[in-house]
Amino acid sequence: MQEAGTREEKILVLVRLRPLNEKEIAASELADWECINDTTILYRNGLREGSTFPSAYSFDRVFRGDNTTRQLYEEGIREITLSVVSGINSTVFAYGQTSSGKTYTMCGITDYSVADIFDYINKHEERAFALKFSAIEIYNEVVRDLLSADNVSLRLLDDPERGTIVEKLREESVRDHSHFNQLVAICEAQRQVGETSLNEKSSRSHQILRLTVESSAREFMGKDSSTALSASVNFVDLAGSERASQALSAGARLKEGCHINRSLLTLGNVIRKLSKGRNGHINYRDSKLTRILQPALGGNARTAIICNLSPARSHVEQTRNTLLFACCAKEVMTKAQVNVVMSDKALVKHLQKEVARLESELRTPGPPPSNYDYVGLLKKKDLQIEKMEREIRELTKQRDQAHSRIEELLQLIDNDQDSQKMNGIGDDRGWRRQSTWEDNGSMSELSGVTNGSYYEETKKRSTFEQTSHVLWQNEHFMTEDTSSPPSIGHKYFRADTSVEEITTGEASDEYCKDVRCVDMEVSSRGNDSGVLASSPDECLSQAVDGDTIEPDSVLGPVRDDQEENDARISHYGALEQRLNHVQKTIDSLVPPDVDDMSPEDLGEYAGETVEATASELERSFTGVQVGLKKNFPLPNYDAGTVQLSRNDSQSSLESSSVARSIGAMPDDDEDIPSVNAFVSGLKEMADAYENHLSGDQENEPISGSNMKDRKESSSDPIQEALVSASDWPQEFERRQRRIIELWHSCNIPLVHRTYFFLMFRGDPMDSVYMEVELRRLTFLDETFSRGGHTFADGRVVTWSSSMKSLQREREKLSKLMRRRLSEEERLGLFKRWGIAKNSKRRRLQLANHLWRDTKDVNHVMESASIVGKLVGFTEQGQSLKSMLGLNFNSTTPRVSSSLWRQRSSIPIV
Ligand SMILES: Nc1ncnc2c1ncn2[C@@H]1O[C@H](COP(=O)(O)OP(=O)(O)OP(=O)(O)O)[C@@H](O)[C@H]1O
Repeated sequence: MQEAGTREEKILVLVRLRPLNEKEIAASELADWECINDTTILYRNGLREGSTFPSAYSFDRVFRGDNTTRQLYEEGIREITLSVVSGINSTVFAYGQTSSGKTYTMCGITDYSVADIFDYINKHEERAFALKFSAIEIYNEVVRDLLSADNVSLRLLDDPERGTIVEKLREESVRDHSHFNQLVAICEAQRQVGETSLNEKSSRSHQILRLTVESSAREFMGKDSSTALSASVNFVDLAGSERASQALSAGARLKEGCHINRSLLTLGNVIRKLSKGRNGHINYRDSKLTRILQPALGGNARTAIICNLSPARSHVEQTRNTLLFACCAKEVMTKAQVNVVMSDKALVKHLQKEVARLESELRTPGPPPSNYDYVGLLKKKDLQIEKMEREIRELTKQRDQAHSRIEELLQLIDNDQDSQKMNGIGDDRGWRRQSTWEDNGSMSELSGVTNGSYYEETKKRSTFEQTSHVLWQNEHFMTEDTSSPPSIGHKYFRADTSVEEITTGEASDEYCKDVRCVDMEVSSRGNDSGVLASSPDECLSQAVDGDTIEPDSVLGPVRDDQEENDARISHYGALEQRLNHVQKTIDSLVPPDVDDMSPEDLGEYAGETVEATASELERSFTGVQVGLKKNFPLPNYDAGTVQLSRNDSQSSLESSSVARSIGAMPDDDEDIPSVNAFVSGLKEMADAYENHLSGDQENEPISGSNMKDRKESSSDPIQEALVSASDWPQEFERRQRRIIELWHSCNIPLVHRTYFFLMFRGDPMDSVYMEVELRRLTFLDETFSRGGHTFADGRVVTWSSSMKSLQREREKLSKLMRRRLSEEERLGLFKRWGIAKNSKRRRLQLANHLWRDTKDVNHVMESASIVGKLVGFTEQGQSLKSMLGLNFNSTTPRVSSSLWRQRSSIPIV
């Protein structure tokens, strides 16, 4: 049985005051009770007696002796009993002392109710009704079937769905009202009635007449989906409470009276408890009456209680008890529901559906329930983010401190060398100190070199050499690999060696050997805690204080110097190690895949101090910024300003004017490096490189002619790389492809790529710039690929930080798209680049695509075109080159590679 449509309401309590009966009149009884209005009954002698009991009682409705049962029925009872035809259970009680008129009242109520039920049925032919009747009495706590002649006691059973049921109770189908009356008559005949002094026909039992009404719509009857309404109405005529003394009961009557009073007492207790709410245990099971009528007492039923009163003064106490019971009863709430019965077929169908639904839920768990603790989860995530931010701040601080310390120490080294030179000991001792920790076993060879022109070479190696060693040593300490020469050290030295070879023609093997010896030297020393404990400053002061050192005593001071340097290196090593550790930790805290992050996320995670900006990276674009800082001046990329480090005021003016004339960079794009800044940086690089090639003996600007001369006179591998015109197209293409790949892997800014790409288009003299670019990119790529870092403007540049800078550049370019591209151009690009029409942040999507596919020639060319357009630089590359002084007046005819030939067909956006 399925229940639906709950209706919660209080029990309807009506009070009926009968008139004095003949006996009472004969006994000159006085009527002390009076209904003063429709809802209040008053005890007339209350004030006179000074009773502590209340004199007035109010209820839903009170009825005087001259009110008919019909009136009473129609004033509320009808509505309740007639609910049964709508599938709602209902119960009407008659409560009161013996001879108060309970039976008299209930007979009328039952009759009127059943009459109305049949009347309803007759008026609703669209529904099919089925009525069943049953009747029991509870006599001395025994349940009897009033429709059965057998005087057997029926058991009460607890049914999980229907509650308490009477076992083997007979149910008669009711054909009509008349049939019902016949059945009721049978019940009356069966009921225990006895004569007492108060009532000739006193009901000695509780009688419950039950009419069950089932109904269903005729049009759905017999179909799978058919349902029915089913409810019962109970007409309860309770036995009357009595005083044995008043009833003059004895023997059987007395025993009956005891049972009656006991069950009524239980009923009173249940009502009293229910009137105070449903707290605690309700003792329905203390009597069969309350057990059977449990649904009507605060359960699934609409309930009315008619409290019958005798007005006689002699019954005042019983009347007060009845009124107190009524007062409690009117506070009791019931929760009636419409009771729907499903046919067996409908029930099976419904259950099958339910099983399928549950199986589906098991197979595919749905979203979290509505009460899922999103707030708690968000709080937890917020705390995690806060913690990570704190960690980043702390690690960044540590990194900056470590970095500052390294800078200080590097400065001390420079000062140290300057002091040595000033004191006249630098050439020998300085180199020996250097050479000692490079090659302890080949001093004689090195001494020989030192006595010659080696100081000049050493000067040129200067910072790069030292820093290379520092970095190499750091790598060495970090890995604690003392067993074999570190390839990293070798690589560093190879970079250095190539410079030496170019300048002096010395074989590089010497230096490779030196590195290996240094490695062994460090290995053999192991952990010299005494040396390591010395501060770098102390070491430095010892070295400087050494003043002059005789050749014969070289070994002694050299040993001291060696320790000093060891200490210094180890100190640098420790700092570098710490720096690397901090950087790695920061990198690990920052999501690596920045392309998938929003700009907001990037800004949040990047942290201001962690990475170099795009322009900073550009300033360090030579790639040898660590080692060749002094020999390869870094290009200044400050937008709108051209500062050439070679003090070429003419060039500066020229570049500035060129920049203005081409309008390459508008004022509001200050974060994007201008083309003249790019060119000046490139020229500085090339010049510095040329200076290396020329042994720093010429300060004149490099021109195409003297470059050509040098090619003939030097063993410069770059000059050798200037291949013959016939091989150049292939070689150019090969180098360009390599550069493009390296740009991508090193996260080089897109604007730099674009300038370079559009400017150098196959002229053989471009090879110088291409070679410089290739070398610095190779260096950078090697550094990044081993997880290393480099510096730019005092900041650490890692692969991760350069990646973030690149992403910021992409965002800036995406913003420029709105201003620099017409809507038509943008829409055309979105379509061509496969960016969905309705997708979000399409400009950023487009910017994120730029320069991605290094293998696709067309993609590269179009990327350059788009970026060129965005920054105001188009295919004026060749003419600009001469305007900006990048041409070497080459007489060699320009050779177009296939890539370049293709480019001419690509439209500029
Ligand atoms: N409202 C009334 N108007 C006229 N007569 C009444 C009224 N109520 C009851 N009577 C009469 O009072 C007498 C006792 O009534 P009734 O048998 O219904 O009392 P009871 O409460 O059922 O008693 P018991 O508990 O002993 O069975 C009856 O003769 C009945 O006709």
